Amino acid sequence: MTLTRMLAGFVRRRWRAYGSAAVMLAAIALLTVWIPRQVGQVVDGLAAGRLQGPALLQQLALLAGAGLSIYLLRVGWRMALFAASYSLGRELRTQLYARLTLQGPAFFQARRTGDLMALATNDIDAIEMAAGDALLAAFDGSLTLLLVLAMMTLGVDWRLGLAALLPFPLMAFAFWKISDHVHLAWQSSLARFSDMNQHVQEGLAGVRTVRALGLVERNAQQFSERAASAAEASFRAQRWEAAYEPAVGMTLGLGMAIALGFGGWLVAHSQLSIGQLTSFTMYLGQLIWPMFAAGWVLSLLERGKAAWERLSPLLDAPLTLEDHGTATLPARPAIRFEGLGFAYPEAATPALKALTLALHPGQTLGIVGPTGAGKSTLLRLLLRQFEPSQGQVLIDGRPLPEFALASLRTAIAWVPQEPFLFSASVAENIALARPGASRAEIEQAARLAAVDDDIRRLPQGYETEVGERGVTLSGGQRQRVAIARALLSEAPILLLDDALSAVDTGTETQILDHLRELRAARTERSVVIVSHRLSAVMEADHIVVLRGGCIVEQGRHEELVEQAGWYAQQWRYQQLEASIEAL
Ligand SMILES: Nc1ncnc2c1ncn2[C@@H]1O[C@H](COP(=O)(O)OP(=O)(O)OP(=O)(O)O)[C@@H](O)[C@H]1O
Repeated sequence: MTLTRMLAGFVRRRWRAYGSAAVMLAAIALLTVWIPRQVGQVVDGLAAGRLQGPALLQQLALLAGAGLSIYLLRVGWRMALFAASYSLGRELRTQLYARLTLQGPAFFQARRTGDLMALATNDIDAIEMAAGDALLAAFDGSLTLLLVLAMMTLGVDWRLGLAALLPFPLMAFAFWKISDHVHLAWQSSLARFSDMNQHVQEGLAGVRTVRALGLVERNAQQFSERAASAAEASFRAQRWEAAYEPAVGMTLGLGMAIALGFGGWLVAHSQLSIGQLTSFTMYLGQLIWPMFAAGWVLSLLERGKAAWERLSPLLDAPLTLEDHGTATLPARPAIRFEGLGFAYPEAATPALKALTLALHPGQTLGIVGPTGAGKSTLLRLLLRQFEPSQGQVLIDGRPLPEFALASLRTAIAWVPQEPFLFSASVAENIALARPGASRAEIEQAARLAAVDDDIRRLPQGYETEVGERGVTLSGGQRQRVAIARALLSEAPILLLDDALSAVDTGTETQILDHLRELRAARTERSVVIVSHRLSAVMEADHIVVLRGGCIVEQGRHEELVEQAGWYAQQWRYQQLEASIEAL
């Protein structure tokens, strides 16, 4: 859809606001053209000695009343029009945000956060201005132009009107030529602003790494280059826009010269009164606004168009994950990965190859293997963050897409390798999984995740703000807060993706014992533990060893240590490591 069509649809939906603004603008335009005519008559009346005393005062009062009405109407249209255009900004931002939240990781992998942020702010601002200022100026300018032209030609003298308008086609040609350059300059300005935004986003998110690597100066230099490049592109757009001004000035100047020369001749030959010539030159002066409005509208529309060209593909981008499923996950789901194959977009080799595996309700599955083996990928396919390229994931025999995504997400509690904490209190962060949870339930979950003591030691205990604006928790504390969050959710499937990597072995044992007790009490929960440390999976009902996206060993702990494979070797190595640490 083009910007024009989108705006036309919006104006139709908001016809009341735009309609009332148009009526007020039309009234202003009428009053504006009425004033010179009235002034002309007053001048002629004064020159002829006809206008004096109360009649003169009445005429002046009428002119003052017209001025005041123009002022009030201007306030009125602004309120009507800008309320509408800002609501377009709100609609587009809401639409963009809603669309982004429906997209899967494959979508975000192909885009930069800074770009998305720039689209939600800077680009939508540009579209908002096209819907507000540009539409206003286009309507007001055209109306004023028509009325002024009508008054000049029909109201004063058509010969003088046509003569004074002779230079105007030249200006139209200049505008047409300039607008292409303005469009390209705005396109580049928006793209460079995105680039600068991306740099700020990465620089701030990675500020510790930047400092640790001593890259502060280099980073600042790169930022300054990007800021300069964005400013330069905006300035280029302004430079092209600046070319409108001389075009308007020259056209009007020429028009005025013709009007005065030819008008003077008409007056000298008694074909025009001085009052009429005064009105005419005032009308010519009034053409300044429509002329500048045209330049301004072109610039705002070109900027809006450039922004819309960036935004609309995102709003129309097909969802990387379709959510057509309607089924709800059962309370005791049986999970089966069947012949599962998957390659990440742009990846040369598949992350998973024809993998078949089952997890019975209430069982614990351990997944181990060397780094890059595909362990996290397997969990991501169960979470339906990506669609498998081959095979399928089945829940109680039904393919995953048959289930509503919302049902799938609430049935799975997932603790990723690097959990995210929001800028909120620890209690709120834990309660995210179950917003109605009581403080006692939150604390119980924290105890099970072995993080209760740590939380109590924080400055405001459970009320301590964490995340970006709050205190910084250690990696192990963050992991345990995320585990508490997952345990509070009571989801029937719990996925721990290397979620204990930053806690010591003692705490790990404590948490796993709690999990086992929980399972013993409520057998319906299935648990998948991905871990590098084999001690985390040794109690699992079934363990698989992944390597290169395939299962290379599987069984219970006792069976696997008997085999002369990767598991047994790692087990010996990790035992040795533990005994050295214990010394
Ligand atoms: N988003 C991604 N885009 C492209 N390739 C990816 C992506 N995530 C992972 N990979 C690749 O897929 C393969 C499997 O990765 P995965 O994260 O599943 O391994 P893992 O066994 O969990 O590793 P680790 O133990 O180091 O966490 C790796 O080769 C990795 O480089």
